[in-house]
Amino acid sequence: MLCQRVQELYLTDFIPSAPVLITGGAKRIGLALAESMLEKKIPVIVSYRQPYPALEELIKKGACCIQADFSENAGILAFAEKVRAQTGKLRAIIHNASSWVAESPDTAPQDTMAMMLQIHVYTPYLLNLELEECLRGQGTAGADIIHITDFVVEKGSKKHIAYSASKAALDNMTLSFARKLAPEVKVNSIAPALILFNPEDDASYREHALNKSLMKIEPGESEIVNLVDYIMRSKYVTGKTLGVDGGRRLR
Ligand SMILES: NC(=O)C1=CN([C@@H]2O[C@H](COP(=O)(O)OP(=O)(O)OC[C@H]3O[C@@H](n4cnc5c(N)ncnc54)[C@H](OP(=O)(O)O)[C@@H]3O)[C@@H](O)[C@H]2O)C=CC1
Ligand SMILES: Nc1nc2c(c(=O)[nH]1)N=C([C@H](O)[C@@H](O)CO)CN2
Repeated sequence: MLCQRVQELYLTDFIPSAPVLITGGAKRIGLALAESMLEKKIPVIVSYRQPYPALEELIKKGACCIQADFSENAGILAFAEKVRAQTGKLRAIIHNASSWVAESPDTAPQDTMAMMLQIHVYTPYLLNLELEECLRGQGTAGADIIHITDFVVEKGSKKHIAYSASKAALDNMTLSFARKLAPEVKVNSIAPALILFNPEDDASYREHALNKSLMKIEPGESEIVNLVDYIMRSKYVTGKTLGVDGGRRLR
């Protein structure tokens, strides 16, 4: 088995929790989420597309890392099959995998929209349906689905139209899956604004982005880690979008 250790740990009394599945867990926010779960002795299954250096450490810490490219539906379904082969139950699915693509003259708009829908709509939609039985059967509020969306769902984005629309669709699926899966599974969205810059972001962009919020900081991954922890501890919060945006809407 690819990740025997997850099975061994979960099937003994050493691990009190079923694994948490995090998509796009090899870098940045997804990696921080995986590391925080492992620190709490919660087993982790992560998807990764490119093999970043951090993967080695995750594997050493006991994570089950499965390579997956969600650009085609076959890749999504094959990944779901590999997850089912690793575990019969999941404590949570955190849909973190994402691509932040702006409209560009170099890419046909239909291709931009297709790419955005593929990663932000088809991937969470198919994985939620394919892994539903792994989430059920653990009691009331026994499992969570967390869709990571974006603050722009509530205001749009003139430079990331397809991205914003696809995240809005993901946000709406939170309502539908919350209705479908309650009370066994809670389903919530986390809607961040600026959390973490990208290395290529220059000083001028960074200053402009910081000034968009009241708090004017780049808060870092811990804001998402802490909110995921809160959601997973709750027995009551479901169907909600929880913003992490530094007061963006009040600027
Ligand atoms: N960073 C921020 O400030 C903000 C982040 N968010 C949201 O938070 C979440 C995490 O953000 P962040 O850590 O910056 O995300 P990144 O864009 O840095 O990473 C997302 C991950 O998703 C993976 N991914 C993208 N497309 C695919 C695909 N087709 N198949 C498989 N994997 C794929 C990437 O893999 P690879 O690198 O190999 O391509 C990467 O590991 C995202 O949903 C994002 O939209 C929202 C607002 C602000
Ligand atoms: N998949 C990603 N989505 C987003 C990112 C990112 O790096 N990857 N970054 C942002 C910005 O931080 C934006 O919120 C502020 O400029 C949005 N989404």
